[in-house]
Order: sequence, then structure tokens, then C-alpha cells
Amino acid sequence: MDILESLRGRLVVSCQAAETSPLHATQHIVALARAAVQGGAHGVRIEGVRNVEAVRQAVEVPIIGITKIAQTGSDVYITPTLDDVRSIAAVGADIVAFDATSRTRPVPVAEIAREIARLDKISMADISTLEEARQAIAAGANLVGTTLSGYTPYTVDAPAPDFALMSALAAENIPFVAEGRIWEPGEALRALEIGARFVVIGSAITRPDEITRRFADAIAGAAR
Ligand SMILES: CC(=O)N[C@H](C=O)[C@@H](O)[C@H](O)[C@H](O)COP(=O)(O)O
Repeated sequence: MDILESLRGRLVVSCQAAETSPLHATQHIVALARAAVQGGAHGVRIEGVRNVEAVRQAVEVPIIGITKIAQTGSDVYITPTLDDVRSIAAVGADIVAFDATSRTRPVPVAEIAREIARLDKISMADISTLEEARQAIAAGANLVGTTLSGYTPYTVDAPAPDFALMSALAAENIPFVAEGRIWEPGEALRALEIGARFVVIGSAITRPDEITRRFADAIAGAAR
């Protein structure tokens, strides 16, 4: 079946761990991906060449692959260069996601989208505003993700999750994925009702440190 069709209306789980996390090693990312699939995820979002390669051997669902590479002179870090695109595509990502914000960037969005298409992969442009989404689609991206709303200097005050952005994307028939700062099943459902192709959840499922902190903070607040 067509990959985007297989994900329509479904849950994708982002399995990522910060360098400081006890879950950073590839074996843990693989375990998170397996657990996500066991729990009903229809796809996974994975960072890093080694991790994508290992997860590709472990699960059969589609993989959204990214790299996170810091760039000199730019805040763009999600799959920022053509080499990143090539290396993540080569190890088995089905969809390659990349930063498509209008910040200073090493490679134009159109070049990244063109390279992903040349490699016969699906391109997912991570954006933070409606205007960035319009430009990414015009530049050839297959779909956009709301991933970076709240993370660019001009969206730091955007609501979490950013349902207003989702509604604006739906109103213009821009194919979009709901991703970023979704913590409740009801929020995921609302995103799908607005028109998201599928939903990507990360921290609320795969970052036990953040999940723990949420409970710990609530309990500490109540004890005060
Ligand atoms: C901003 C950024 O770098 N987002 C990253 C993109 O891959 C990940 O760190 C997020 O965990 C992912 O987008 C899922 O979002 P959330 O963890 O909020 O459900």
C-alpha cells in the first residue's frame, strides 16, 4: 500500500532521546520503536543514521528519518544538508523530514525537497508558520509538519498544540502532519478532526524523564 495512505488517520511515534538521556544508545531507540509498534503505532520517527539503520531491521512500519546536526551560523538543525538527506535515505527512511523554516539556512528548501524526490522518498517539511508551509509546498515538499511551531523566535508564544496553525493549513488544503507538543489522546484526535493526515507524538510516549517531571512537578506543586 502507498506509504502515506497507510498512515492516514494513524499514530506515528517519535522515538528520540537526548544525548544526556539514559535511553540515548541505539539499542534503546530500537526497543522504544518496537514497543511503539506493539502499542499500535503505524510509523516511527527516528533521528540519526545509526538509529534509522537499526530500527529498519527491527520494525516493518514506515520510518520518518531525520538527522539533528548543529550548523555554524544557522539555527536549522533538522536534516539541514544534502548529505544528511542522502545518508538518512540510504539507510531505509521512507519519509525524510527536514527543517523548512525561514531562518538562515545552509541549503534552500527547494534543493532539499528536490534531492528527497530524486531519491524516491517522501519529503516532510517541518514548519512553524502558515507562510513557511505555503513556501515549502511551492518548493516541492510532499507534506508539512507542524513540528517547529513554538521553536522559532517568531513562534515562541504559539499555543501548544498549535491548533490554529493546523486549522489554517486545513483551510488552504495544505497536506499536513500534526506534530509537536501533543500530550493528550484527545488533542491527537482533535488534530485529526481538523484535517491532519496523521499525528506524530514524541515526548508524551517516549521520554520518560519528561513524563516523570510532569507528574513530579504536579505533586510538588500540590505539596507546597
Ligand atoms: C523541535 C524539535 O526538535 N522536535 C523534534 C523533532 O524531531 C523532536 O525533539 C520532538 O520530540 C518531535 O518533534 C515530537 O514532538 P513532541 O516530543 O513534542 O511530541
